[in-house]
Amino acid sequence: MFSSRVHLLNICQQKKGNIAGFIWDKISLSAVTFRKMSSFNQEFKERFFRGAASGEIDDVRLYIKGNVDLNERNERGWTALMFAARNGHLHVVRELVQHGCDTSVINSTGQTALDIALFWNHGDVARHLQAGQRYLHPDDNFRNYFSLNTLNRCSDKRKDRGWLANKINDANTRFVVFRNLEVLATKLPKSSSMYRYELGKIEMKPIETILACNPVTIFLGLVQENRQVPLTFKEPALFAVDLSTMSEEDVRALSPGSELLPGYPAAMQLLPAEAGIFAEARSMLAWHDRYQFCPTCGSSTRLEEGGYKRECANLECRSHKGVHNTCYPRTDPSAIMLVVSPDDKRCLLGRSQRFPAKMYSCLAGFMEPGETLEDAVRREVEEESGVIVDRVEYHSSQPWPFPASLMLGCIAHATTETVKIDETELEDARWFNRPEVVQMLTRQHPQGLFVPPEQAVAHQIIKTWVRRTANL
Ligand SMILES: NC(=O)C1=CN([C@@H]2O[C@H](COP(=O)(O)OP(=O)(O)OC[C@H]3O[C@@H](n4cnc5c(N)ncnc54)[C@H](OP(=O)(O)O)[C@@H]3O)[C@@H](O)[C@H]2O)C=CC1
Ligand SMILES: [Mg+2]
Ligand SMILES: [Mg+2]
Ligand SMILES: [Mg+2]
Ligand SMILES: [Zn+2]
Repeated sequence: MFSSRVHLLNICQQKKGNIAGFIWDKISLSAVTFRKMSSFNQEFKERFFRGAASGEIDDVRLYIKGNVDLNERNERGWTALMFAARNGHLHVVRELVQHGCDTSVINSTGQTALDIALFWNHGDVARHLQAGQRYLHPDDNFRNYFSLNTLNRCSDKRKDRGWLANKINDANTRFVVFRNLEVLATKLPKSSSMYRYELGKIEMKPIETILACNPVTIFLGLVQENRQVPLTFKEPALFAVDLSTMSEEDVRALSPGSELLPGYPAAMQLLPAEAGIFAEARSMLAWHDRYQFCPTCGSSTRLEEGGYKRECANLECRSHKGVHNTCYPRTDPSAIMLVVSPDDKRCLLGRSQRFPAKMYSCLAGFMEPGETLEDAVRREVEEESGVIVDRVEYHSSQPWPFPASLMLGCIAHATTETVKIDETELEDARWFNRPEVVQMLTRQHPQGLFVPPEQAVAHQIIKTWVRRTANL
């Protein structure tokens, strides 16, 4: 134990002089706290943290085998992964990530293990952590929940009725089943994380008779795990089907042990890798449910192009001429923005009456026709809080399938600070400083205030702001 301390101290001194001392203090401090908490578990944990910090893989493995929470933090919010990242122990980082350690956890000054590795110039560790980020895709764009979709939508195949009919009858095809916009899902056997369900994917046979009655059926796409490998079009297809005419019991019986997950927030327990498929399917079914008549002439419409079009039955209808965008599924772009103060030290968070008690979030609002995203951000912020914004930075987007929003996440730089809320929309909006926001992100705020969970783009924008000026 002593030798690992010396080893660590040496590394610290070699690397960054005084700042290293500061980090070392943090480690010593946690050791003191551990001693106070006398139990065997605390000692065990101490070995885990020290093993990670000094690169002693056997201590780390012992802890992993103990089947305990690998994301355990010390009183400063440091995890074993952060200690390993701090000292560049790639072999430990690899082992921890491989065993499901959460790379997105932040410590009490707002840093992730990746931030720490980047700051201390451990490029190999940083690259490994970047690849392991929960929602980060290899294309390097930030990926939010509801956006990871491994299907190839094959939009060019939607017009080919024969091909679609063959695919529906193909033995490899599976159906994602909905009833009143609730999705059939199966609980995972090992469900220690907040992602506890996978989509129930049903074969054609048990729903053959009901499919013959033409329920709304959407071609979601072909399963294409690797985008680098060209499609053969023989890949398994996934369809969504609306079984609202069946009883709840009958739908659940299609997959023993399954449940029907209502929309928000229950559906946010789906595996992130499947949440994008759910988003595509739910938004499409919600559109068919609400748009059964032609908005131009009021005639009935029929489903076309694998569900991606509703065509008016009246051949004289204007919707058949020129730009007939009324026939296509609806998406409502909404701006969602973290407003930061002119000195970048505080951010503006608000709460609407419909939020859970004590939750604060980014301001948000629907875009209007003929408006840029930047102007929508400025307008909504001024309407809801009276604060004036000039520069707007784009962060990332998120499909929000309740029923069909596309959230466009931004960071908005304010030039004024006086807040005057629009009471019809917000109950409160105020400036929070960075340490308080970190407490809200990590659910350690003294008044119990918190921000939306990691599945919400609001959480990710807030985390980005907290991380990028973290106090390292
Ligand atoms: N604030 C947050 O943290 C988050 C917000 N969101 C989503 O952001 C979206 C926009 O936020 P919100 O604050 O509600 O928007 P706004 O600030 O634009 O205000 C909402 C009001 O505008 C009206 N409205 C104007 N255009 C539309 C449209 N195209 N569709 C629906 N309503 C419209 C509605 O009136 P009425 O319905 O009364 O007729 C609604 O009550 C919502 O989908 C919300 O769920 C998502 C994640 C987080
Ligand atoms: Mg709003
Ligand atoms: Mg508004
Ligand atoms: Mg609005
Ligand atoms: Zn029409």
